[in-house]
Amino acid sequence: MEVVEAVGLGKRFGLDWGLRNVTLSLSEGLHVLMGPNGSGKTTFLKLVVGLLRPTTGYVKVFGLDPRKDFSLLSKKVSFMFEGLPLPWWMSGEEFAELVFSTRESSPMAAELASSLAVKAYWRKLPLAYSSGMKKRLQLTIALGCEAELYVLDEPFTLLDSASLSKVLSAVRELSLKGKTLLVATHFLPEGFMDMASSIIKFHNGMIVEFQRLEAT
Ligand SMILES: Nc1ncnc2c1ncn2[C@@H]1O[C@H](COP(=O)(O)OP(=O)(O)OP(=O)(O)O)[C@@H](O)[C@H]1O
Repeated sequence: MEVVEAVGLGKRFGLDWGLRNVTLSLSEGLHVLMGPNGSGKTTFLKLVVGLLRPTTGYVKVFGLDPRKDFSLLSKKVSFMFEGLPLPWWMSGEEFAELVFSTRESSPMAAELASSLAVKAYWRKLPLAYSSGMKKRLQLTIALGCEAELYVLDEPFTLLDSASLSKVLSAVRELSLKGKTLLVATHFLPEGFMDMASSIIKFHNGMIVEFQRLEAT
């Protein structure tokens, strides 16, 4: 079964289309979404995880509707969007505990909390975090959930080089385990594209190029 299947998928915001008539099938693997600012990558990913409702067409994930079957899919899909805020009234640790009380955590959660040094600050409220600290916590939670599909919007920005290399190792580990990853990024860290199964290029809310690659 395809992991993601979109047919005629579109999203309009007021008079403007954020995504237009996307038809695409993605099987297991690491898929890299690229394209200029405002080209529709985040909109596509939000439709895939059910954070947005399509205006036209549909998207299915593991054969299910991300909005109607949200609770079934929430066990199979983990995601991270740069713009989604952390709850300001909870410490990072409390938030992680809340997520992992409803989602199964993998050993990677503890590994990342330690290797990204998240434990050094996660007793504080997110207001006290730098952008990179927020990112490290969000990645620990998103990559630390057991899932079949990981949707990551700009996972590599704001990280120092040591953190970036730990996150790349985590992505490689998930990829080697046969998990599917959809990663929107402007930045291609060294070694990242070696793992990729495809590059999907967006422009003006449309897919303008789909390139299959041989992962090395
Ligand atoms: N909530 C929203 N309300 C109105 N317009 C939106 C909204 N979200 C996205 N858009 C518009 O949809 C288009 C696609 O935006 P999107 O965030 O998907 O682009 P992107 O490729 O992820 O960009 P970036 O590389 O800057 O993250 C843009 O024109 C944007 O202004």
